[in-house]
Amino acid sequence: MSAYLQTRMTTASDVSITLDGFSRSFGAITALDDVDLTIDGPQIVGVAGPNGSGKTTLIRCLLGLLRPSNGSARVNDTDPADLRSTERARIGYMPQHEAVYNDLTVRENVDFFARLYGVRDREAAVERAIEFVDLGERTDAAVTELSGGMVRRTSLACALVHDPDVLLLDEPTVGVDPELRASMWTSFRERRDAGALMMVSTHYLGEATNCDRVLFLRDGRVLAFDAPESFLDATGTTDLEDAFLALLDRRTATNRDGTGTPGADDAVEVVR
Ligand SMILES: Nc1ncnc2c1ncn2[C@@H]1O[C@H](COP(=O)(O)OP(=O)(O)OP(=O)(O)O)[C@@H](O)[C@H]1O
Repeated sequence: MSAYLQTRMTTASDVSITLDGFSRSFGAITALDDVDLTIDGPQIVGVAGPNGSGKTTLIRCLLGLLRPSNGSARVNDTDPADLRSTERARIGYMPQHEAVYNDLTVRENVDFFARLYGVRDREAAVERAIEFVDLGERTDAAVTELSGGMVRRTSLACALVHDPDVLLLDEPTVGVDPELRASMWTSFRERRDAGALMMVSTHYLGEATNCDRVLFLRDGRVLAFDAPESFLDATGTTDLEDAFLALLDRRTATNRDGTGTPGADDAVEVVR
């Protein structure tokens, strides 16, 4: 484990995310529809689902950037709209589209975010975050000189320079090559082991196996929420893509028989 994480090992983590009957609409579009969710303690939760299923909306709601149309959300037991700056500093956010400055170097970008959060011992924190994403050799390169994967890693360093224990990462591995993706997931697991709760949205269902639990969304509704291996066992499939399709079939069949929700015979509990 890196020195970075050794310095932040927590003894008891009180990280949590809950949603209760949470819905969010944009005009006629219901982006999130009556979502109930309880996530307690350090873990990696993958958020998967087709385009437009509500992944980004979920993350933006948890940040307090969007208010619910109905229901409520809590992050570390506080409504995201009521988070004070100290509580907000416990949360790290990596947006889907890079939020780094092209004309600044890697170090300058990460330092900028460290300043925003009022990080103490800033220089060391910036170095640690850059080391964590393995960009030590490109510290002084301008963002315009970096590859796409390196830009994603810079963005990740900006999201965690203030040492948050709740990380909301919107498609952090998109456009990143397989080798780098594997090393990012190793880093995520290290952070989880150091006490962080991470919510990671992804299009790559295959990489959701790196998560402790996977939240499958479809049309803004929770299709299922369980451990990856439980999905495979319950659907008799060997990869999550097939499991997701099997769940979709099952849901469609259940809807056809008029019950609207899976019955008691369904092997996968829809929401735990
Ligand atoms: N600001 C907005 N105004 C209007 N509609 C929105 C807005 N944000 C999201 N939506 C709609 O809400 C739905 C969910 O969008 P969201 O971006 O959360 O999906 P997603 O699962 O993250 O999609 P993708 O995988 O394509 O990133 C979509 O139908 C989208 O068009």
